[in-house]
Amino acid sequence: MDKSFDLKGKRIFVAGHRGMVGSALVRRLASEDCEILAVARSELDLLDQAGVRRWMEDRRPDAVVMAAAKVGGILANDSFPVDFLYENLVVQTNVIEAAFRSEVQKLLFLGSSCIYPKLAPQPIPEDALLTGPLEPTNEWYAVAKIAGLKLCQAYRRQHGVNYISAMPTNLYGQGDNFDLDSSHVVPALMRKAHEAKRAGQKNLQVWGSGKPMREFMHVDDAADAFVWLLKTYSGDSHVNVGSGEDVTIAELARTIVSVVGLSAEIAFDATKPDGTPRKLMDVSRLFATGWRPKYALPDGLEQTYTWFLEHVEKGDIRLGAV
Ligand SMILES: NC(=O)C1=CN([C@@H]2O[C@H](COP(=O)(O)OP(=O)(O)OC[C@H]3O[C@@H](n4cnc5c(N)ncnc54)[C@H](OP(=O)(O)O)[C@@H]3O)[C@@H](O)[C@H]2O)C=CC1
Ligand SMILES: C[C@H]1O[C@H](OP(=O)(O)OP(=O)(O)OC[C@H]2O[C@@H](n3cnc4c(=O)[nH]c(N)nc43)[C@H](O)[C@@H]2O)[C@@H](O)[C@@H](O)C1=O
Repeated sequence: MDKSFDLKGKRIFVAGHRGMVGSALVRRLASEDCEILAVARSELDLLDQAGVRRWMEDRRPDAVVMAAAKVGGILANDSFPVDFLYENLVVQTNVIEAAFRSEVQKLLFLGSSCIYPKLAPQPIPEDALLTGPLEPTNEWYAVAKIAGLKLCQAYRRQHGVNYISAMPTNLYGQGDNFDLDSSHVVPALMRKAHEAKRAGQKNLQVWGSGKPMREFMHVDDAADAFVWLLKTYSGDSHVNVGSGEDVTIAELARTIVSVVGLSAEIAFDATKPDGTPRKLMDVSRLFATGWRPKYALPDGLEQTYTWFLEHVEKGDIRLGAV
């Protein structure tokens, strides 16, 4: 199989183009000589198999990046197991199957670092998949993501198509979800610190013990890695996409407090779950291709907070019920 995929003149369907990752992909692909295809959920619900087949047959993209999914932080994952399992299984299966029917040449499926066992060796190599029990707070989402990467692998093996999968680490950046009930830790702490500063509060509530470790990556770095893999990677195994560095949640909270300019004590809320103790991925396979991220965590957080301030003023940010 030819290893490279030239984007020049190609029609690329970015599924989930309004999400944090999808919108970063649209920004990144704008500098490639390709045509971006996108469709709003109001026009095409990816849960609708017949609709997805029709849309794909009508538009006939050359490549697909699957950035549409039911996504949320630790509490949302733990609270809505059906939504995270059912919706992800269905939307990803619909898109991958319709892509195959419409002879899509290349497809990139996005999974997550939560596919790996809760107590996987650190840093986690790609071959740690399916070697142990999953983290209970997100096993439903993880099972769906494992099924997605396995479906791509199955299409490769049975039909010889170039469908690949990337497993991103915890992502953050512009376009993130800042709804405290469903967000991940970075947007949650950034919003809480911002609101505490405005209200003159003297403490910041951080869920759990502050001891879990997480690896973070700015979404523009992630989008760059995904386009790089789309163009250059055609292997059978999934590829970890991370920065190769992790921090404790307490360290993350201190950095966010400093970026926001809040003067406050950090208070840990032990009634909330810690989740997996650590999930630093082994990124040697990705780094061996020559690719590297550009953002250090404090710089990425600064960029995100600048974006947050600009957009919170305009009111075009995902805040949930306020
Ligand atoms: N954020 C993170 O930290 C990480 C994300 N990932 C993966 O990256 C991908 C993108 O995540 P992210 O951008 O953060 O998530 P977002 O929630 O920001 O974006 C998800 C997108 O999927 C769309 N979508 C979901 N369900 C449907 C549906 N039934 N029909 C049509 N569109 C749908 C949403 O549409 P709408 O705008 O209408 O809601 C939204 O645009 C996902 O596969 C996720 O699992 C992996 C690891 C970490
Ligand atoms: C990307 C990944 O994201 C999810 O897993 P997670 O890494 O556990 O996600 P998280 O960002 O929500 O939390 C990270 C850590 O941070 C702590 N934490 C502190 N204070 C807040 C807080 O205020 N909000 C949140 N959400 N977490 C907080 C929290 O208790 C936990 O220890 C998966 O479900 C799944 O979606 C997935 O693949």
